[in-house]
Amino acid sequence: MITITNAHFLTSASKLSECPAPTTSEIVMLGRSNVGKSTFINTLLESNLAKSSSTPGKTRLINFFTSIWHDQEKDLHIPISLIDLPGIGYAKVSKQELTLWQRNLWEFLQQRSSIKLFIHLIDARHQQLAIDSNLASQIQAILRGDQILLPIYTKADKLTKNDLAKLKQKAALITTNNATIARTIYRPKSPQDPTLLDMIRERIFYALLGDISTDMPNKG
Ligand SMILES: Nc1nc2c(ncn2[C@@H]2O[C@H](COP(=O)(O)OP(=O)(O)OP(=O)(O)O)[C@@H](O)[C@H]2O)c(=O)[nH]1
Ligand SMILES: [Mg+2]
Repeated sequence: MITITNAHFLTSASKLSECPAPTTSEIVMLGRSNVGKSTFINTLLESNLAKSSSTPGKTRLINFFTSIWHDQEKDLHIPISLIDLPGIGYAKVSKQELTLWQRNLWEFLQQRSSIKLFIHLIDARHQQLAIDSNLASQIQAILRGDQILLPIYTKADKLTKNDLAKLKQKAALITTNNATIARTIYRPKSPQDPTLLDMIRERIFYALLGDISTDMPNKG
């Protein structure tokens, strides 16, 4: 079981040169605007540290959150920073602003070598968008040997029963093929499902440590 302590907001930056010197391994959240990046950070950290909103475009800067992850069984204590980003391709800014932001974003993603895990959040209702496949290929193209790209579907609670069953099947199939998919753990009105939250934290924790051999069990 993974427990997380000392979660707090560290700082914000608009480009690489403004970022704090890295002191921990880092996980960055990527995905379209409104896909649930900030919410996912809050879910993982069981906090309200990252500002989320139903209006796309809420996150406008690179935001750093630090925390300490403990694997009680293995007696590991690892400081980890989670990085929240603005949505990829968010269009409601001027063309000039968008171009500058994209340049800053890719400089950051390419050169911030303390990022060990790129989490690509994909809306489970829209699994085949060009913007997501382009993003995945762009990340694959810059990935170093010690970095991993982990896709995670969000908003699966909005799927019909039938589509959810299909997604579960697809998740199991892709896991077998050595890619990884986690189902959403978003539970706005009921307490978090501890089993599922723990499973996803474990998968992320061990992916960060470079262990991609543990397939994620298809439970929950
Ligand atoms: N139903 C459901 N809603 C979700 C889920 N994840 C996030 N949301 C909602 O989706 C909206 C957007 O969530 P955010 O976390 O702000 O999304 P974001 O990707 O950070 O958005 P930007 O900062 O604009 O890029 C909020 O209203 C969340 O409550 C989910 O898994 N299921
Ligand atoms: Mg956000």
